[in-house]
Amino acid sequence: MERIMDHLAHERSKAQFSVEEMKIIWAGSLHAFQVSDRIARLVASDPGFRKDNRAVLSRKELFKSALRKAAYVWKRINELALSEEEASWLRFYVDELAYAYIHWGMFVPAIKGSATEEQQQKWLPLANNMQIIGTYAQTELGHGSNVRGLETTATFDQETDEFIIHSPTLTSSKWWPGGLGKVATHAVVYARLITDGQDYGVHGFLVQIRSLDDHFPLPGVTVGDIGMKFGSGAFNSIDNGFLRFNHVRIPRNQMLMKVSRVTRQGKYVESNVPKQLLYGAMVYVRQIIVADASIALSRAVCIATRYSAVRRQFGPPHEDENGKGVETQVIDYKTQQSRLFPLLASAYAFRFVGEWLKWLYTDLIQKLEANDFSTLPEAHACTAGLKSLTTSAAADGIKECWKLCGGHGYLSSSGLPELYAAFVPACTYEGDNIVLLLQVSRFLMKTISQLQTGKKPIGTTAYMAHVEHLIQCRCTVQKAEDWLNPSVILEAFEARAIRLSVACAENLTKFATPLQGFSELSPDLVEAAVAHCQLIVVSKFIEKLQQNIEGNGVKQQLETLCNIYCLNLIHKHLGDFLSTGSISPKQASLASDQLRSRYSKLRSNVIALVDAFNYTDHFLGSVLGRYDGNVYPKLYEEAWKDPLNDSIVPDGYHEYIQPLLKQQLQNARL
Ligand SMILES: CCCCC/C=C\C/C=C\C/C=C\C/C=C\C/C=C\CCC(=O)SCCNC(=O)CCNC(=O)[C@H](O)C(C)(C)COP(=O)(O)OP(=O)(O)OC[C@H]1O[C@@H](n2cnc3c(N)ncnc32)[C@H](O)[C@@H]1OP(=O)(O)O
Ligand SMILES: Cc1cc2nc3c(=O)[nH]c(=O)nc-3n(C[C@H](O)[C@H](O)[C@H](O)COP(=O)(O)OP(=O)(O)OC[C@H]3O[C@@H](n4cnc5c(N)ncnc54)[C@H](O)[C@@H]3O)c2cc1C
Repeated sequence: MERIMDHLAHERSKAQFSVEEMKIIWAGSLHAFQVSDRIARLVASDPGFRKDNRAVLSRKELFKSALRKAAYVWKRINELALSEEEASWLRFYVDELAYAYIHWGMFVPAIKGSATEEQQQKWLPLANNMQIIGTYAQTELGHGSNVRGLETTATFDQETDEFIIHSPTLTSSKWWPGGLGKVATHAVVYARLITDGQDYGVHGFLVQIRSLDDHFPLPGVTVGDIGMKFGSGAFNSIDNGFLRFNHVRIPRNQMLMKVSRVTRQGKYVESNVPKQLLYGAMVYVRQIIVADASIALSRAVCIATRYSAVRRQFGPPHEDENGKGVETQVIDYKTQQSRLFPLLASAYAFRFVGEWLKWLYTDLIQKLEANDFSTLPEAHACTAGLKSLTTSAAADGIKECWKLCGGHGYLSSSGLPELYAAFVPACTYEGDNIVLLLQVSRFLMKTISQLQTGKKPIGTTAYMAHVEHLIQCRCTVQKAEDWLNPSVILEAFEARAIRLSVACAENLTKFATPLQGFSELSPDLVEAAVAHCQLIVVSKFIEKLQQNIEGNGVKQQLETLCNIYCLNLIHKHLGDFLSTGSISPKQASLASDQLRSRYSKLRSNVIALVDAFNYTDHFLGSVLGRYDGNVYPKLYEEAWKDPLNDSIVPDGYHEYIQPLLKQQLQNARL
């Protein structure tokens, strides 16, 4: 036991940088670090937030436990008079999916984004004080991605000055909204607005669905839970629900009227605000999900890295620091490094691009408030594309971390199966990842067509202004070290991205209609979108390194991580880089050489690099990822805690095992 604990201490002693300074870089600022650290410890030390028994709870127990925790969170927020920032950290570290995620994450933002000032003054205090609990009811049984295809209707009745909300078909039933099944009292419902016999398309409406007195559904409302979801624990603590309306009436002023409104006379009036602002809550949540992807991936990487340093398999026997013969740490196998280290690098890359995206979103909101809508298309493309890229990579990465831990990774107590089950739907919710990439490609094709009109591309597409150069430039790498030059890397990624996009744009012209072209070429368009989004992540990582980064050795570690992130992408997408002529086969081989050498350079720092995430053992929820590395005794302890081990002879023995054994013995004797 002693020896295992020593392993991680020894690993930590080898770090070539200041972990404390890296913690601040990871958190974003000293202030963010201090607040998150304080709240993480507060949660970890409070038995009310225990979560180690989730895997063995039944659905009903799990749901009730999540309700209890959500109520307790609210109590602690008020008792401690936490600020909004502290309260968000508290919800985050409690790490239990419940209705509050949708209430704070979607219901409140939808009101802020789509309601008029007057409507906000009425509804926000109620929501902020939890006098009402809200959900975001957009998706239907028949349509999720195709928002324009939603079927729920909101028909204006001029006589009573009301909207009649109705579900005309089974497929128009709302399906999936979190917190809807059993908890929410109100919902922002997306429905087709019909007035004067005309259909004006999908709009948002604030609808009360349950009584505030006895919690029963209001007349005309049918509501319930959609059933168990993938994995034990994970999303089963939350009541994703269905909802049907039978001519439910709401006052006219409960239509969210920032984008457009209906007058007392039933006239539909558009404002000067673009209709896409109706989708504003989705843009908001997508940028949060990018930050969430870096957290989910870094959690898995932290577990897999610590365990890989503790775990030993095969010889040749090495001597440990006490001169004893020991097997090889699995982290020293090059195959383990080539699977794990790029994931560690990706966690940092996603952290920084998430930070940038938050800035982009804040900037967008400031511009919108000043009636400047110019950056909305880019913000939509960036949030959609980066949400897609980072969640797909994080979900795959978590699964890889589980395999990196061998058999023990499959145990619930490793924390990895539940982390995977809880995160993988991020590839679908808030926009299916392929559908979102197609949105990015549409934006890219538009940008390319505008180049011919002389319109200067801005922001993340600014590189397209250099299309002539990027289409014909040749990569200058001659030796492996040349791949450490950020401008060489950047140009290779820009060349690959623009060449894929331009090829798509050229091929699109060969079809009878753009629609047909988009349909036929959609796999190529998705690849072009991925290349563009990877370029954004690469360029934001490189930009981060150009900032003033303090702390002993911190910048050097980040440079190594950045090199690994970029070179591994080249390695994985070699087909793209070679087929577009962005690099040559010889340069590809030099990139692989450099990548291998970066792994060796990073090796002694990896434990410290995952320590810099500053995750408590409570938050990690993993025996394999424990800070002290004391894995085996704790695994043994956990095994004993399983309810099956409550009795020596299991339930069912007398009914099913004993008679069987007896019968077989008798048969044998005959
Ligand atoms: C403490 C706080 C915690 C907060 C936590 C909150 C969240 C999660 C955070 C962490 C995760 C942890 C737990 C998660 C818990 C629960 C899960 C959370 C949320 C899930 C909720 C949902 O899933 S809500 C439902 C989401 N649905 C979708 O995303 C549907 C996807 N489809 C679409 O977005 C669109 O329909 C479309 C983009 C595919 C539209 O296609 P199309 O019909 O072709 O386009 P139009 O509608 O005609 O658009 C025309 C025009 O507008 C542009 N556009 C489209 N969308 C937007 C937009 N959002 N913003 C700006 N512009 C947009 C589009 O590109 C077109 O432009 P052009 O004409 O110029 O080409
Ligand atoms: C855990 C979870 C929580 C959720 N929470 C909420 C919530 O709170 N509120 C809410 O309103 N919704 C919620 N949703 C619903 C979610 O937003 C939708 O599931 C999502 O938008 C995808 O839509 P869909 O299910 O209709 O998939 P579909 O669009 O049916 O996708 C099925 C397949 O078709 C493909 N596809 C679809 N359209 C195209 C296209 N144009 N081109 C190429 N391929 C295409 C997709 O890539 C996918 O492979 C939640 C979903 C989950 C899983």
